[in-house]
Order: sequence, then C-alpha cells, then structure tokens
Amino acid sequence: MARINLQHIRHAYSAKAQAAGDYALKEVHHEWADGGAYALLGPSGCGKTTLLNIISGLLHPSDGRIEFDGVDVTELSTEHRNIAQVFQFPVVYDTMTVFDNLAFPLRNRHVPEAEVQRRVAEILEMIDLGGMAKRRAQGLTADQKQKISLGRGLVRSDVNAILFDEPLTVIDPHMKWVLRSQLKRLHRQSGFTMVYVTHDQTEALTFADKVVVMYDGQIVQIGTPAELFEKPSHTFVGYFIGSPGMNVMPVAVEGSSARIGDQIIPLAGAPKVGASGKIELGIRPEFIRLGREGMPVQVNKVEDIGRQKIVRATFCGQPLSIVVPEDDEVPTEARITFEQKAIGIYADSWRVGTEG
Ligand SMILES: Nc1ncnc2c1ncn2[C@@H]1O[C@H](COP(=O)(O)OP(=O)(O)OP(=O)(O)O)[C@@H](O)[C@H]1O
Repeated sequence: MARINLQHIRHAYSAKAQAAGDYALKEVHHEWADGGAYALLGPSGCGKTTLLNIISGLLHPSDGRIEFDGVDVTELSTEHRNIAQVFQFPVVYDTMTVFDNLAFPLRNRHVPEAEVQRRVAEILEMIDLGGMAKRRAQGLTADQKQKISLGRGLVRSDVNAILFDEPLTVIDPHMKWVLRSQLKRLHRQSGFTMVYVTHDQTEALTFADKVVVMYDGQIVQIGTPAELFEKPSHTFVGYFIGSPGMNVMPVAVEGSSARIGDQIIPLAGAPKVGASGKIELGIRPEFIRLGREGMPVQVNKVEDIGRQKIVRATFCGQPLSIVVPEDDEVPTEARITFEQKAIGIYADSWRVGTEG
C-alpha cells in the first residue's frame, strides 16, 4: 500500500502541445493518502482515464513526476510499480478455469499453494462464483468474466494500489450494488489504496471516502461526499453532484448582499470577489424554502419523485429548481427564501470565501 504523490503532472497526447487547451490533463498536484479510497468522477473526456493510466504507468506524463511513498516511479513500468488494475471490459484467459484465472497473479509471484487456495476461495466467495471454480472461462457471460477480472485485481495482498477503470459497466444493476458494497468492505478490511474511475455519481459517492471531481482536464475538488454536497468549490461540482444539481444564477455582489434583478439577498459575510468577471450565486434545491414569505417566483412545473417533489420555477428570469417534501403544498402566489448558510458565491466559477 502506498501514499501517491502527483507532482505538477500534465499530459498532452500531441507532442506539439503549447496552450493549456492542448493538454488532456492540465496541472495536477496532489497527495493521496496511503490506504485511501478515492473515486475519480467526471463526465466523458474530462481526463479520468488519462490520470489513472499515468498512475499505473501505462502512460508517461508530458510533465511532472509521480511518487509512491516518496519514491520516484515516473520511469517505472506498470509491473515495477506493483499495482493491480481492473479495466472496463473483462481481461480473462479463456482456456483456464475460473480458479486458475484468479490464482494466476499469485502463482506468477510464487505464492505458496496453500495461500493461493485460501485467497482464491475468499475471492470466489466475494464475487459469487464459488460454484464455478472448475469451469473454463470460455463460454461464461460478459458479466461473469468481468467478475473474474475484478477478482484477479483483488487477489494479491502485497500491491501498492488497486486501480479500477469503470469496472462495473458490464455488470447488471443488482450485482453492481452488491459488488460495490463488497469493494467498500474489502477496502476497510485490507486498507489498500484504491482509485476508482467512474462517471456515475452514485458509484463514486458510495465507494469512496474522498471523491476527486474532474472537469475539462482539471481536478476541481477533492472532498468527502458531504463536502461536495455542502460546499462545492466549483460551479461544475454543484451542477454534477446532486439531483437536481445546484442552482447557479448571475448576481451582483455589494458588500454583504447579492442582487439579482430587483431582489436583494443578504449573505453571511462579504464575499471576496475582487475584480472577477463572472459572479454567480449557487444554492442547492434542498436549501430553498417555498411558501408565502420571501421573494416571488413563478412555478412552471411540479414533478413528483416519491417522498419529495421537485418544483421547477423561474426566479428573476432564471430557471430554479426547489426540492420540497411530498406533503407540502405549492401556493399559487409562491415565494421563496434561501437558507443563508447554504448560499455560495462563485467568481469565475470558483467558490470564494467571505470577509469577517
Ligand atoms: N490516445 C489518445 N490520443 C489522443 N487523444 C486522446 C487519447 N486518449 C484520450 N484522448 C483525449 O484526451 C481527453 C481525455 O480523455 P480520457 O479518456 O482521459 O477521458 P475520460 O474522462 O476517461 O473519458 P471517458 O469517461 O469517456 O473514458 C479526451 O479529449 C480524449 O479525446
């Protein structure tokens, strides 16, 4: 298990890259704790796989260095970095039995046979393939083969880290849930450093202690699921995490208040917006109170989502989503108030602190 240091890493797939926009991965400079469970979350094309492949050694970064426990591994191959990887699609030896597929990484490293038997039995149980140990992998479903790939990634107990690249894509929804919970349990028991790439927020939030949110080749926030929800550091995090995402609207900030149209919204302090171009106010739909008091809104639609309702409204010309409990009535002349401590002010998309 290892602490992973990413030092001023950048990557461009073209050798001629110059401008920031030419880089698939803009500068990444972070330390990831030994034994942490991290999820790399972001939309397609934001650079998740690029970063994962740099950590694994499949890709050499254009700039920067990577250290495991303080040792520079930038020039080392995947094998020499001593990590296990699970990819999106199954990598299985068809002619071998399920058991031998799982035993392969251990036998390859001359682990004593008794230990091989014990570890493989444990993993077979976990991936629910105990009854198929003697079957050849050939002819198994894609789902079963992916479970073997997953098992092979987990079978060694001496790796520096385990990296997963969207490993549950081909697994059916119920099994996905089971495997995700088991991975989390395994992480708690084993203390492996795990990095898990996904574009699915549920997957990221249930698996990881820390979620690394990526957007347009950058890490925009690393935080616990609660931090991402309560204090998104970038408007993208607000929008991407949560359903519906955070409301973001352009405002003018004057001292300790924000103005939108003819409405003045008092803030908890004076935001340090400096000379930024674009100033926005962010508030999650869960922290807007809907009733007969406050600022007027126009309700356009009410969607029932079980125990809650999503009210789609227009506020000062801006679209606004509000989450209300199922039994709350939606008044005809609806008005809203914002929970003050849940308001974030964003300057050029980044959250700013307040003075005083
Ligand atoms: N081998 C390559 N050559 C050139 N460009 C590439 C290569 N691999 C990825 N890219 C580009 O780099 C950017 C980041 O891609 P990457 O695969 O890292 O994103 P991702 O977040 O993992 O996306 P996905 O979820 O779709 O896998 C994208 O614009 C992609 O088109």
